[in-house]
Amino acid sequence: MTEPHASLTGMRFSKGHGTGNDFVLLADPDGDTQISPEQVAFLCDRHRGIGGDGLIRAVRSMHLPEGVALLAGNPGAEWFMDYRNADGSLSEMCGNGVRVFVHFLIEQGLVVLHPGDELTIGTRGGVKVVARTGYGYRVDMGPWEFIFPDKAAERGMDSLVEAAGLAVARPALSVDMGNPHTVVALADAAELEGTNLNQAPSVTPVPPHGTNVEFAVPAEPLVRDDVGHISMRVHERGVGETLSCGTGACAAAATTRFWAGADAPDTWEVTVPGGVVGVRFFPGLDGREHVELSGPAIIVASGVLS
Ligand SMILES: N[C@@H](CCC[C@H](N)C(=O)O)C(=O)O
Repeated sequence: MTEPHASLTGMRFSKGHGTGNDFVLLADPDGDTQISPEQVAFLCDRHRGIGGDGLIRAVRSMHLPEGVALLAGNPGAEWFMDYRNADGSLSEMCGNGVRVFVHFLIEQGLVVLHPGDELTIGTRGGVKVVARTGYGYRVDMGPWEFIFPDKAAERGMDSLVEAAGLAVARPALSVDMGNPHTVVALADAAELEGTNLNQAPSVTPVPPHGTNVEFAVPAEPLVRDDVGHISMRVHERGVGETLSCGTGACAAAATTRFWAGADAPDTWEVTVPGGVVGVRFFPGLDGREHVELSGPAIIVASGVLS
């Protein structure tokens, strides 16, 4: 039997993370490397591979059919973030990943980006504009929307979530951030701590393409100096519990702000087990409300697959 990594021998990789959400990164500028789901799962395996919540391949958009389609409307999106979850499945978008992806492009000498400069990136969840800041990166994640808008408007919830450690099913609200999320509000830190995310939560009804599930606790008080504060844990589709999820933090801030009503602020700080990310809602040039995600990006190691 051929080992899943056999055809990857000699390939250079890097390992990076954003607030503890970690990725194996491969540079494949000309789209020469086809990676199977089994190879992704092997590379992301924490015991037998390099280990990561996902794998990111940096490829020029012109070498992927999805990228070519994006380039028609966005000729500046030269680079495409080909994102896979640790189990080998595709995801449309990764908020922590897109910051680490841009940092990787810079480290590899594939782009030059000074603090204050912006770079347009192609993803399966659409084009994202990433700006380098003094501290890390700020990403225009585009508009957010409810997955079941009628139920959200009528009842403020659209599904029930059951999770180990929670005695009863909880109401939840599902948000599309390019990828799907279902957000549950918990009462306090003890409840958040007591939720067992080693087992996948069950969501009814589950959004059409599956979902990532966020458990969010509003701070007491919720708003300080016009900034909303929440703590969150996440069970990611295709991965399991992770230390952070950027799109999940955006979804948790969007739902908490919706539940809090008209006076809720536009700026949020979301604390996850791996750190803190910033979320801001602002009017986009397309007339829709956009979400901005900010946080760090770190490359910790580089090597060659043996
Ligand atoms: N951790 C990511 C999201 C990664 C993809 C997710 N598991 C999915 O399947 O949608 C983030 O930072 O957004």
